[in-house]
Amino acid sequence: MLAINQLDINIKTRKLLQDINFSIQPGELFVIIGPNGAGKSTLLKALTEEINYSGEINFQQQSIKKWTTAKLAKTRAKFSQHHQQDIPLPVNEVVMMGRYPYFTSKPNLKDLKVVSESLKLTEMSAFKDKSYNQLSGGEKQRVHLARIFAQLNNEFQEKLMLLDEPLNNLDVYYQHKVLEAVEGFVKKGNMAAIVMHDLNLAAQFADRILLLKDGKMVKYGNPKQVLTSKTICDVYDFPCKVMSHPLAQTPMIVFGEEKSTSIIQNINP
Ligand SMILES: Nc1ncnc2c1ncn2[C@@H]1O[C@H](COP(=O)(O)OP(=O)(O)OP(=O)(O)O)[C@@H](O)[C@H]1O
Repeated sequence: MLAINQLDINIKTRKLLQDINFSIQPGELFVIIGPNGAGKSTLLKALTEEINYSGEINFQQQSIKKWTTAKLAKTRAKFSQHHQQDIPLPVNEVVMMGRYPYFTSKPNLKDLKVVSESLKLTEMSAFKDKSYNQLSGGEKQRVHLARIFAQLNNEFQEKLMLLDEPLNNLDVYYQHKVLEAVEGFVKKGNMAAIVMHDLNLAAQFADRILLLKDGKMVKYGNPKQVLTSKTICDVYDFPCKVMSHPLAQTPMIVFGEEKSTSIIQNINP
């Protein structure tokens, strides 16, 4: 389990996060949503200790500060929103970076097998020998996701995958493929926390959602509890309607206002 208690992040006089409390259970796909500047990436940075915080972060019943770097490298992995754009290596070697915690000089057979499986998972096998720098934005993104899956492919339990906007640049097919792959990962008793802007994908895939605004928790619960018309319209300051998804029966958010008939008639006389 991952348990966050009274987390605060201040930079100089600015409060980036205030009194954040939540937990992620093994088997749970957790989604963090909120408008631009809400503090979503900052929260993930706290979970990887890239930023100073006060409060408690307990991972598997132990303060994350007590974990060794070596064990964390095999138990927790993060996909960052801004990954390195220029890497003069073939795709399979970029994915092999995820296996660096597992070998010293030369990858063993298991590492090679894991890289191949991870490339398959993100449907990048056909690109394995291609130069990373020649890939499209979405393809590069899938290489880094394969790297994260490779990093956490081991016998440890209750692993934590942190993904900061992993769906940017991906078309609808790969958005669903990636979320299904993460779902497969958590179903094995692991945990994932994903920052995303697409509320409808959050509604379809999240077990629980944390909605942040201005560094504070607005709502925390299952998609039906969090994604109500009033909350979403207020937090995003935009008109919306929440309906039931006709196929998935999850909340479906439609943004915009009803156009009056006269306007529609003027457009299509
Ligand atoms: N190192 C920093 N120093 C000062 N302010 C910061 C720092 N890092 C982030 N901030 C500010 O904290 C706020 C939250 O930033 P954060 O990147 O966490 O937002 P976000 O919810 O991920 O936004 P987005 O949806 O735009 O990616 C922003 O107003 C940002 O300008």
